[in-house]
Amino acid sequence: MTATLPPLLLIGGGKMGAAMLAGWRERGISQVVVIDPGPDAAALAADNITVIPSIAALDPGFAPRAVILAVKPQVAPDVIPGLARFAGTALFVSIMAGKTIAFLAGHLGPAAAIVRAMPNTPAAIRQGITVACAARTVTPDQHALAQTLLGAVGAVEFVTAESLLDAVTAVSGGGPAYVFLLTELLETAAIEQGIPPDLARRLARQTVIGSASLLAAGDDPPATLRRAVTSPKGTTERALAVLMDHDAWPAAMSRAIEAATARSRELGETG
Ligand SMILES: NC(=O)C1=CN([C@@H]2O[C@H](COP(=O)(O)OP(=O)(O)OC[C@H]3O[C@@H](n4cnc5c(N)ncnc54)[C@H](OP(=O)(O)O)[C@@H]3O)[C@@H](O)[C@H]2O)C=CC1
Ligand SMILES: O=C(O)[C@@H]1CCC=N1
Repeated sequence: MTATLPPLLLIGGGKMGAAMLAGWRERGISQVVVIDPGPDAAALAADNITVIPSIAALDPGFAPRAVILAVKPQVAPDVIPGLARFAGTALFVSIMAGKTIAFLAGHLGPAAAIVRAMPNTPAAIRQGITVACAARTVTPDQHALAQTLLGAVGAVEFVTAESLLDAVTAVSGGGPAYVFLLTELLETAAIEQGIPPDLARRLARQTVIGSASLLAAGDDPPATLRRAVTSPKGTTERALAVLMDHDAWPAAMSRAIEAATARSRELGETG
């Protein structure tokens, strides 16, 4: 990528938009115009990064090589019709939960080159994972561009079945929230057992950080790492008997992922 390539157009400079922007800058992908009306967005401006409040403020001759949609799904119907003029030439990459390729093509036209993708917040430290699905209209060069743009913030997997994206949204899109909830609950339970709050917070936090690092450090599956903690007739065994009861975590996780998957489908249909 060089600065002489046509620019990128990023719609929405919030948590995910800003994370991707930082990843692109790190990879030397510059020349980005960000559209975001919010007061915080101005802080994203830098060399080769321009922030404007609306599509109306774009130069009439502006021709991006890719448009990245990082606004809330509910905002999509207000924003996307104004982008249809780029559909002949630009690649569209949407990270909006639930919004389907068919929905986007309905506004942009059937020939629009669209990639629907689902990243997650570890993208902010280039440790994300994204699953993406490309419309048949996407050329090999545009596919490679999508891989580059999404790969700047972590791992990327392309799938051919778009319907998987709803479950992916539930699993890895929302997944960081479940890990943070676990951290919060561990802290609360520690306090209930009389551990001082400051120490409880530190224990919960470092236990999650250390465990994730252990997972990252080798090839052992999580079940192996779990068994390594679980001494026969020991303390962990007692805790896991509670947590692994069919009606406890296994059932709760299945229900949670099912509910989030259904919500992703709903967002596709309504908003
Ligand atoms: N957060 C997450 O974990 C993940 C989110 N996603 C998806 O990414 C998308 C963005 O989410 P996230 O970054 O969390 O949300 P944010 O609210 O942080 O970012 C959205 C940004 O869009 C701005 N915005 C609002 N209206 C417009 C407009 N008309 N034109 C341009 N920008 C506008 C918002 O400004 P203001 O705040 O002023 O309204 C905000 O800065 C969503 O569709 C979500 O489904 C995907 C994967 C993970
Ligand atoms: O909660 C949401 O709708 C978005 C999509 C995945 C993570 N956050």
